[in-house]
Amino acid sequence: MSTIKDKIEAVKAAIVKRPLYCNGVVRLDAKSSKIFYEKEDHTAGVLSVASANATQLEDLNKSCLPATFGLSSKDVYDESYRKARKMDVENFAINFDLHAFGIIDAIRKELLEGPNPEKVIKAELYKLNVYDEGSFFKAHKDTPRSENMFGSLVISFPTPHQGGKLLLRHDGEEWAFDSADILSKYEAPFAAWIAFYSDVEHEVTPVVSGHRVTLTYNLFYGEENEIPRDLGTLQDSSFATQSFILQTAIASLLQDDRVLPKGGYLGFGLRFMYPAFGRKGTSGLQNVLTQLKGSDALLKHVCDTLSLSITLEVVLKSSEEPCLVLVPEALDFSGTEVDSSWEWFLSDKGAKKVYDWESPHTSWRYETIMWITPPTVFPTYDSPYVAYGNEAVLSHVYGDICLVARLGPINRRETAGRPASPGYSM
Ligand SMILES: O=C(O)CCC(=O)C(=O)O
Ligand SMILES: [Fe+2]
Repeated sequence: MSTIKDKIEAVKAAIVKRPLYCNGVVRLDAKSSKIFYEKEDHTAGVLSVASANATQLEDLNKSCLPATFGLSSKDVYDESYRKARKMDVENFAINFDLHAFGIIDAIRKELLEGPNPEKVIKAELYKLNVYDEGSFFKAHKDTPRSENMFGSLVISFPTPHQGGKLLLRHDGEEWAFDSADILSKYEAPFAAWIAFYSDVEHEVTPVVSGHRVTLTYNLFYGEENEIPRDLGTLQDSSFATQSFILQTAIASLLQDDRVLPKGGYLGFGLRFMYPAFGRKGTSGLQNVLTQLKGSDALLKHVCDTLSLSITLEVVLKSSEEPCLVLVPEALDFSGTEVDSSWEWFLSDKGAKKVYDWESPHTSWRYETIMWITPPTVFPTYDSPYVAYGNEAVLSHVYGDICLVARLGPINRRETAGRPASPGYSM
């Protein structure tokens, strides 16, 4: 018989990494390659990204402004962190139709795979950027502009340049998107695009020569009542296989009477971060369940299939007992008086204390949790959310959360209702 540790490892291994970016190329034509823009002297300029020469590109570059980035709640200009130029959307126009190029459909299929294929995606044009020789953007995450924002899209044009690779990093892995290299393989003018979850760390390496011209878009989930366009793509088969494997591994844990025999929680640290602020109350955080990305979405799908009751929780270290505190809503401790009784602050928030299943300490009052993948645990009352990104905003920053499934006792695993909140009312 395999040990519980083996079974936990099997579940971990079955939470496979789903892609966190997708990319492609599109063929430009006369209509989609012209940029009309406002020059410094307020006259109009025009250039074709398919055929612009160095003088025309320098003209566009000069009409841009230095690009800032967000540091906590301020937009700052610092050439040691970001050297690039930008133009805001009110100062240029381009007839680049993401839907007609099939880019939106590709993102829906490849990034919102699985249970999300019919989600409406809204892409909001954000900036035009010019990276000339020596320009770069050091590692950052893109600032979420609302709680519905899930990704970023970059279009890179075939303007002559070398360098300026976009590097993505997550969980110790790195991917390179070298649009200059990709586009140099085509004789006809193409644009290269990449969409990625915006909480994935990324950087632009220095441009060695020429002008790297890009458009950036913010990607949002649209409103429920918006009609999806071209709902052609459906479930991909790898998702179905992966969810079957994960389901089998979790089911094997649930059937094991050594695993939380009296019931308790299975806990999963999530792979991605989600915009947290502005999600008021418990329902605000729980709405993230409909917006999970990649393998986090896979996990939710499997828990739903197994009829497990799941919630999202912020995890804090208890200051009172050797256990953790799960809180089902996004927390903002700023402005809160911090004293030794800070945990009472959580009493009306459905917080619950949980002991690790292997802990030598237990309490008859609190439940037990078995972590499958480790959570990010925030030290007591420090604000669990940090703000850093490509633009300063006060209202939306990313938060680390975990997913917990509440289990009933052996043979009645799925009977546990919504997680109760023991602990604070006594
Ligand atoms: O130009 C790129 O490839 C990425 C730019 C970027 O990360 C940003 O503007 O936030
Ligand atoms: Fe960025």
